[in-house]
Amino acid sequence: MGSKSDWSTMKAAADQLTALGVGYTKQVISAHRMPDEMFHFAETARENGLKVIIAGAGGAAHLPGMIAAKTTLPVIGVPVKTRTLNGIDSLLSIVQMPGGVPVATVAIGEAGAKNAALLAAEILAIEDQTLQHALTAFRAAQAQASRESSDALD
Ligand SMILES: Nc1c(C(=O)O)ncn1[C@@H]1O[C@H](COP(=O)(O)O)[C@@H](O)[C@H]1O
Repeated sequence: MGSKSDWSTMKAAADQLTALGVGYTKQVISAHRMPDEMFHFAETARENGLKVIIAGAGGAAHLPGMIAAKTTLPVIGVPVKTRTLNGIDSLLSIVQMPGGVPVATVAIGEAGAKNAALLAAEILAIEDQTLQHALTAFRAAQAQASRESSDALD
């Protein structure tokens, strides 16, 4: 994430990965404030064993796109909600990548962060049957919770 201030949003991704049993590392790394470290992070991500990168940033959110520019690992961008423009700035900065350098962009805020984790898990589950089962169980539990919430309507 671009700043520690993004953590309250990005924690939703971390919590979802933990719930699915997916290992991850988390760190603050900013394309704007730490450009050299950001380049090094992205260039060495694959050799360091990373498989998918979830990058959350707000405002002029160049971090996901710049990471994507320096690695061919899949990058999922999370637009963090901003006080001034409600995260529309983050969303447009992340989603409008030029052809050739994809960033899979999710929705603004915590729901987007949670979906980024689920999408990362789905990518990893292509070759991981245990994770496939965890995702199937997650969907079944989610459906059951929705059914029960419907039963509780009066
Ligand atoms: N968008 C970026 C980048 C980047 O894209 O490199 N680095 C920091 N930021 C964002 O600036 C916002 C405010 O950061 P501060 O709260 O630290 O001032 C955060 O949402 C962060 O993601």
